[in-house]
Amino acid sequence: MTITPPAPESADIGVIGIGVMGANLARNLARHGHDVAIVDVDPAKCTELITEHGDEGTFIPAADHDQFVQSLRGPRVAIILVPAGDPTEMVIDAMAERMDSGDILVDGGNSFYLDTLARADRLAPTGINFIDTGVSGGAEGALTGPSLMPGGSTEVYERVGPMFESIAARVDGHPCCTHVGPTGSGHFVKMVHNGIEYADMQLISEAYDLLRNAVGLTVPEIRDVFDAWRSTELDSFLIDITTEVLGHTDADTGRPFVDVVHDVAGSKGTGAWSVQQALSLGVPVPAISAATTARALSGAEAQRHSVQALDLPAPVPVPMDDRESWTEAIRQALLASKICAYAQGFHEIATASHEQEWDIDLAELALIWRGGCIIRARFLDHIADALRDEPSLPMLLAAPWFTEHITSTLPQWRRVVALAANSGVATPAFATSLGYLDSLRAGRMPTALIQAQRDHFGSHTYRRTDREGVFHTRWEEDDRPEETWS
Ligand SMILES: NC(=O)C1=CN([C@@H]2O[C@H](COP(=O)(O)OP(=O)(O)OC[C@H]3O[C@@H](n4cnc5c(N)ncnc54)[C@H](OP(=O)(O)O)[C@@H]3O)[C@@H](O)[C@H]2O)C=CC1
Ligand SMILES: O=C(CO)[C@H](O)[C@H](O)COP(=O)(O)O
Repeated sequence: MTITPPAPESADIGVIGIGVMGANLARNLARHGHDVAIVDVDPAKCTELITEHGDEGTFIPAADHDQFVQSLRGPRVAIILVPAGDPTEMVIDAMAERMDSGDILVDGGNSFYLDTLARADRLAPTGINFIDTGVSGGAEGALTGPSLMPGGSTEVYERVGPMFESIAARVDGHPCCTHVGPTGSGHFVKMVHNGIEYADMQLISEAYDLLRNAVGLTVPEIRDVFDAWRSTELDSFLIDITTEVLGHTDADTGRPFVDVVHDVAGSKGTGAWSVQQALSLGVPVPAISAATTARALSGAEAQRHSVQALDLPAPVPVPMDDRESWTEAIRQALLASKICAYAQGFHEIATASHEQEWDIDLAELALIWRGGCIIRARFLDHIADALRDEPSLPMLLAAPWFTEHITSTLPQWRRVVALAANSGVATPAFATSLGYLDSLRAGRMPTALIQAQRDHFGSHTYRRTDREGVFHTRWEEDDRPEETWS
C-alpha cells in the first residue's frame, strides 16, 4: 500500500515512530476516538499498522514529516516515540522546522531529563511547547492503558491532559496519569521508575536463584512458588510475568525457557542515569545501584570466564532440611528488600523535586503507578496511603505499614542473606538492602573513622560530637594538637 498525501488538518494528534510503543499508543488513541496521524522513517510500518488494525479507529498515515505536520489540526499535538538520543534529537529538529508557535511537541520516549531541559530551552524561542511524558507499560500497556507521567506547564497539561487521561490505565476509577510538574520532571520521574524497575527485577531474579541453587527447587517448583506469591503482598506485574516466564518450556529443546536465554542483561540507560543522578543529589540508592551493576557484571564476560577458571574454594552448602520454611524466608526477604528499593526511589524523587522546585505530589505518583506501568504492584496503595498521611515523610520505612513489615521480616531476611553467602549464590540487591537498613538504623556509622582518615591524609577537617565547629588535627606532630578551623 502506498501512502497518498493525507487531507490537511484532519488529525487530532500525531505519533512519530511506529515501533513497539508508538504503534500501540497510536492504536490506543484511535480506539478512544482520536483521529491519529502516524509517521515513521519506514513508511511500511504505517501501512502495516493500517492493514492489521485499521478497523480500530481513524489512522492518517503520512509518508514524511511534511505530510505529517500538515495533517495535524492546529494547535498541533504530536508525540515522539523513537529511541532516546540522536533519533529523538533528529525528530525534534524536523518538527521544530515544521511546527508553529502554540503547537505542542511531546517526547514520550525514555530521554535523559537534562537533555529534555536543554531541548525545551532550545525550542522556547519558537513558541513550540516542548513537554516530556514518561510512558510505561511496554507494548501491552501502550495499547490497553499505560501509566503516563507528563511534565510541562499547567496550561499545556490542560490541553493534553484530558486526551492522555482518556488512554491511560485506570485503577479504582483513578486514571494512571497525572501532571507531574514542570518540563523535565516527567522524564526524571520515569527515569527513577525504571531504576525501581531494575531493582525489583534484580530482587526477583535473586529470589529465583536462591530457590534454585540454595534451596534446590526445580524450575516448575519455583514457578509454583511465584504463583503462590501472587496472592501475598508481593502481588505485582513483575511477579505475574516471572510466573509466566518460569512456566514456559522452550519448544526446540524441551528445556525450561529460562535455561536457554543468554544471561547477559541489556540496558538502555535509565538505570545508570538513576544511579548517577541519585549520587549527584547525595541520595543513597544501593538497591538500584546493585541492580544496574548486576547487569553490567553479566556483560563482563571475559572477566567472568577468567574467574570461573580459578580453582576457588567451593561454598559450603547449607543443609536444606525444611524447604518450605526457606521458601517463606525468601519471600519475606524479597518483600523487605523491595520496600527498601521503593523507599530509595521515592527519596530520590523527593530530593530532586525539592531541589528543582518541581513540587511533585509523591502520593499521586504512587497512585498512577498502581496500573499500566511495569512496577505496578499491590503495595503501591500502601505507599500512597503513607504519603497522603504525611506528604513530607522523610523515609517510607517510618510509615506504620512499612515499619510493621520490615520488623516482621527482619529475622528471616538476615537468615536469607546468610544463606546466600554460605551457599555462594550472589544476592547483591538482597544484601545491600539489608545493609541499607542496618546503616540507617545504626546510631553511629563507621563513617566517623572515614572522616578521621580524610583529615589525616588531606586535612579535610571534621566536626566533633561534643561541640560545634570545624576541626583539624595536626597528625604529623607527636602530640597531635587539634586546631579549630571555624
Ligand atoms: N519498549 C518498551 O517497553 C518501552 C519503550 N519506551 C521508550 O519509547 C521509545 C520508543 O521505544 P520502542 O517503541 O521500544 O522503540 P522501537 O525501536 O520499537 O520504535 C521506534 C520507531 O521509531 C522509528 N524512528 C526512528 N527514527 C525516526 C524518525 N526520525 N522519524 C520517524 N520514525 C523514526 C524507528 O524506525 P527504525 O526501526 O526503522 O529505525 C522505529 O520504528 C524509546 O525512547 C523507549 O526507550 C518507553 C517505555 C517502554
Ligand atoms: O521504560 C521501559 C519500561 O518502563 C522500557 O521497557 C525500557 O526500555 C526498559 O529499560 P531497559 O531496556 O534498560 O531494561
